[in-house]
Parts: sequence; C-alpha cells; structure tokens
Amino acid sequence: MSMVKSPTGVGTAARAVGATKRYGRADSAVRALDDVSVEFPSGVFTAIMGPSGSGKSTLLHCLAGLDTLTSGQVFIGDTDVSSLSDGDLTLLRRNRLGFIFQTYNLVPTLTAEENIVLPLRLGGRKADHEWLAQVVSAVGLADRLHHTPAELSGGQQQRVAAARALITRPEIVFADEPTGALDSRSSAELLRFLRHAVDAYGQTIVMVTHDAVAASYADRVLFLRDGQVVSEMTEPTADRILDAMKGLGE
Ligand SMILES: Nc1ncnc2c1ncn2[C@@H]1O[C@H](COP(=O)(O)OP(=O)(O)OP(=O)(O)O)[C@@H](O)[C@H]1O
Repeated sequence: MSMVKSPTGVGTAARAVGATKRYGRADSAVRALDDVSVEFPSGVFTAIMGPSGSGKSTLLHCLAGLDTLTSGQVFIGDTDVSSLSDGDLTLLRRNRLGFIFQTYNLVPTLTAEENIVLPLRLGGRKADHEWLAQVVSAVGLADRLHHTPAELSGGQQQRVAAARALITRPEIVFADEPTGALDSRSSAELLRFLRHAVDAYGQTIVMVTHDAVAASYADRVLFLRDGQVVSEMTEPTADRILDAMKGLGE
C-alpha cells in the first residue's frame, strides 16, 4: 500500500448528522450542540472556531467518541460511532484516530521515541521504522529521541505528541487547542508539521482553536455559535478569520 494518499482527498473521513448534546435538565438545559450536520472530507485540514461556550470541544469530543450525543449520529468513515460498545470505541480510538490535546499527556518515564511508538505497542503492532523516521524527521525531533519529556521544551513535547498522533497513520487526527500552551514560534513549528502531514501524506485533521493564526493553517474553518455551525470559510487568512469572529460577537 502506498504511504502517500491523495492530498486533495476523496470521501468523507467523519461526519455528524443532527448531532445534539444537551447538558442538564429541561428548564436549565444547555444545548452544547444543536442539530449539527457537518462533514469532514478526507485529506483536508479543518479548523473549528467560535466564541467561548459555542460547542467546539463538545463537537470534537463527540466526533472522536470521547463523549456521547443526546441525539443524532456521528460517523468515522462508515462506522456509526454512536452505536459502538465501550470496547469497540476504545479500539476505534486506538486504531483509527489520533489525538493532540492542549496538555501533551506524555508518559514522563518514557523517552520521546518510546512515547511516539506507544500507540503501536498498545495496539500490539510493530513500529514501521521507515515511517517512524519520516515522522520524526518531519517534526524536527531527530536529536531529541532519547530524552524524557522533562528534558524537552513545551514546544518539543507537543511535537512528540503530534508525532505520536500520526504514528498509527490514523484516518483522522483530532487536535483540541494544540497550540494553547505554546509560544508563537513553537506554535508555528507544530502547525507547519500538521500542514505538512496534510500536504505530504493526505492526513485528515480536525482542530479546535481560539487562535486565528493557528486556524489560518487549515484548508477550511467552521464557525460555531450557540451549538450550531453558522458559517464556513475556505482558504482562510488570519485577518479574514478575525473579521468573521467579530461578526460572531467575539
Ligand atoms: N460537562 C458539562 N456539564 C454542563 N455543561 C457543559 C459541560 N460541558 C460543556 N458544557 C456547556 O456546553 C456549552 C459548550 O461547551 P464547550 O466546552 O463545547 O464550548 P467551547 O466552544 O469548546 O468553549 P471554550 O472555547 O470556552 O473551550 C457551554 O455552554 C458549556 O458551559
């Protein structure tokens, strides 16, 4: 099988259909997601933006099987995530998805390389050395592989987390505020790596961010307000994103 997928992408990597998430009861209920139907095409880098409380994290978590919907469905490829048992959800997350969170969640006692290949070990799979070398080189970590997280900067730790998210060649990488704890230089390094993964390997990425500059690395930006997708922008620039956010009352 070729390692290079079409950068333009074909098909739908994930989608939500009438996705609704309510918290609390009747009169005090919050609709964190309100009947959201949206598709995430394969090989495309999508950013999700919106004011605080608009439902960004809820959408990401429900798509990734980390949280459950009140009604509606989410699909990863053709798999209806909402119908899976807990065990099958764990397998789906481990084998088909990659995650990058704001806090890097590295195992402190393992080296960078051991952290990167951990998802393979957990899945009982062997590291493909060529692929590992490619990911490590693209993320600029070749000289840090034998350091533990405490010996790495925040930016380096997040790049280890990003390499770990890609090592299984997941169908989708979900990133929740991945640059939230990074300075602008480290953010740019991480975002260039994510962009490269899309352009060179056809990786699909869905990223929640508050940062217009971060979102401008995406191919497409979805804007949420009050639990609904209210607009979408292609070929985004930071200035156009900021204007759109002002229109949403940010
Ligand atoms: N566990 C919960 N219990 C009750 N309400 C919740 C819970 N999680 C989220 N909410 C509410 O759901 C709505 C959407 O929250 P969510 O975290 O998805 O928004 P967000 O756009 O990611 O916000 P932020 O940008 O501040 O992270 C908010 O009104 C929030 O208060």
